[in-house]
Amino acid sequence: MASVRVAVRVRPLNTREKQLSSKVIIHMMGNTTSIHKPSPVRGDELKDGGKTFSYDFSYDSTDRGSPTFASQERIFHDLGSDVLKAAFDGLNACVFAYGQTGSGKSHTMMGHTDDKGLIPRICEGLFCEISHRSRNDAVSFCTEVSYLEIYNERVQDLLNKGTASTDGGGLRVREHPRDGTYVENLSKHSVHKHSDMEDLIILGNANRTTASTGMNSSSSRSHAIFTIRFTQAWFDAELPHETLSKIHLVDLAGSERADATRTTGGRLKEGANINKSLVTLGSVISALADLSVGGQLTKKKKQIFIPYRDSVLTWLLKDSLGGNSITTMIATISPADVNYNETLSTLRYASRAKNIMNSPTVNEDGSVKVIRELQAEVTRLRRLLEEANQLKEVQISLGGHSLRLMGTTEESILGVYTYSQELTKELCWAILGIMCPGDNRATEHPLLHGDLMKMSLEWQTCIPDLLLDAGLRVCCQFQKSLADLVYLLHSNMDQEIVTLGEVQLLLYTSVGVCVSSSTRSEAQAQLLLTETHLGLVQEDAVFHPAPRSVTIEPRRPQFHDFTLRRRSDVRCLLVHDEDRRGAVRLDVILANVRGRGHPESVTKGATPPAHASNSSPHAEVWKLTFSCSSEAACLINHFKCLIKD
Ligand SMILES: Nc1ncnc2c1ncn2[C@@H]1O[C@H](COP(=O)(O)OP(=O)(O)OP(=O)(O)O)[C@@H](O)[C@H]1O
Repeated sequence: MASVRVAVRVRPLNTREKQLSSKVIIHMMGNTTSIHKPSPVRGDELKDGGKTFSYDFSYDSTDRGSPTFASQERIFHDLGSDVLKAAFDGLNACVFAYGQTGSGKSHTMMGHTDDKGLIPRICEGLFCEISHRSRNDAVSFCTEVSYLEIYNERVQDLLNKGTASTDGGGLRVREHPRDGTYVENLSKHSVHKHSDMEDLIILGNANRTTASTGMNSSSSRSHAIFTIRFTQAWFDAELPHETLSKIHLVDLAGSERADATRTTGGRLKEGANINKSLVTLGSVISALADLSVGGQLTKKKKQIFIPYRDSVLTWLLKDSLGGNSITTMIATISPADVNYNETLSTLRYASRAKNIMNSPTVNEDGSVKVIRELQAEVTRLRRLLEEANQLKEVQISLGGHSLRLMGTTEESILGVYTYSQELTKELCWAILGIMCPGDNRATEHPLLHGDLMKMSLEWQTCIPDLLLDAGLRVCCQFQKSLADLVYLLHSNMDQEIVTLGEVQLLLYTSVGVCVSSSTRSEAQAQLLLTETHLGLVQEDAVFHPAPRSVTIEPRRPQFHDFTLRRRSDVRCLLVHDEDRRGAVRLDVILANVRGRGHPESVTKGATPPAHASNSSPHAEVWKLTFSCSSEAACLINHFKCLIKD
């Protein structure tokens, strides 16, 4: 919210006032303006305490030689530069000059060639700033100008006199649901340089209705609105931005009393219409001022009606009065005692306007805003999709235990290994159920409903990858894992086995291994059975997230403990009863080979997986738990000859 800024400017005594030996009754100090009632006794004016008003600015322009003289330059510096700032900030701005006829409105707004007013200075400042910013910023600017007058409540185009409607009733004022009031068929002129703007100002001023009144030899008989539509377009972070600022610079016609200006006939009718607009402007200002008292909205807010549509002027300036604009009112006054009543009325009018609260907001082009919002949405959705492609964290609870799997990048691989293929499948279903809810294709896939053990032993097995929603890929790594294991196995086998091709895998599965002397009880290991050897391999982890950088190869499982024994070392198998969960335990009793100096028990870690702690000192026992009886049966079958009742 921003209140309307109000400035008061007093002009020098004019010739007529001097001829009447008028006294100066206006005094300014700082931001205050005082007016003293003329006294019938000469020299007694100042004995009246007078009335003092305070405004945002009080400009004393009565005496050029005075150190406090307010020049056109100073007024532009104080008021015009804020209009330029608003324009470049994408805000609407409005400056209107209000005052008695001949009080200096046109002088302040337009001025003369050798003493330019606000409008030409704002235009000059705008192009100066555009050329400065064009050098430094990648912004494009578009400036359009229109200039109209409201004469006898009719709108005329000052830049194209021929556009008035055929019935001579002037241009129509209409209201757009989003853009607000506008004048139909009003010409808009694209301006590319300051001199173009100057030409348009000269043309418009020449077309303006003026007449000579008793108060002013060249009195503006109409309200004139000079409008600059200023658009800026640029890209920020590859997203388009566009702001539009509307700047209304308004020179109101003066209200005059018939007796003071000796107007008659047509001039009198004009006066009535001028007054109609100004009276409505006064009512609008009063109603808006009532809406806010000391910046606080009154409780009666809803009952207050703002009569914008009662005059063309207030209807067109609706946004500038209590709406979306940074608005400044300049009240111009005469210093002379003969104008006491008019001047006091102006000062009161101006004082009331101080209470109007506006709510300026940046005007973004609607379609560009939509494009930018859509682009931002696309970026957001893309990021979501990328995130969906990454496994971040999955938590699964099984029988009170929870398993936490974490990955960081799209390259992440979640390897699921358990000692039971049933448990592995259950886990995979649970994970996929979380990540791709409702997608039943995974349950049909051979990996999740076939016999994993059989598939893993088939060197030729070719299981197609399954691509699920959210970019999740289900695939098997059997061949890669087996190749690793077989190389490992081979390098630790007896020297008699010379080629890798002769290593024939008979069983490859996960088992629980009881390591009685280790802190790691119930460790998991991969069990390998070849025609010649039996091996237990422990990996460092079950899940290996790939490193963030794609240039580094994803980390492969590392094999910890590796224990290899010849099949011929197996003395017997002890088969225990299935437990409640259907798990089967087998004790593999091996010949004690310690001290034999044989490299068969090669351990990358320190501890062999099992010790014959409860059997013969010459024997070694591997206590293996198969979660699935079919896998246990597979091992038993291969050692049939060794099984004893
Ligand atoms: N601050 C000022 N310094 C010097 N001369 C001024 C000043 N203000 C006004 N004048 C002179 O006073 C005369 C009347 O001023 P101006 O035409 O600006 O009044 P106005 O308020 O626009 O009147 P109207 O409502 O009749 O159009 C002009 O000759 C103008 O040059």
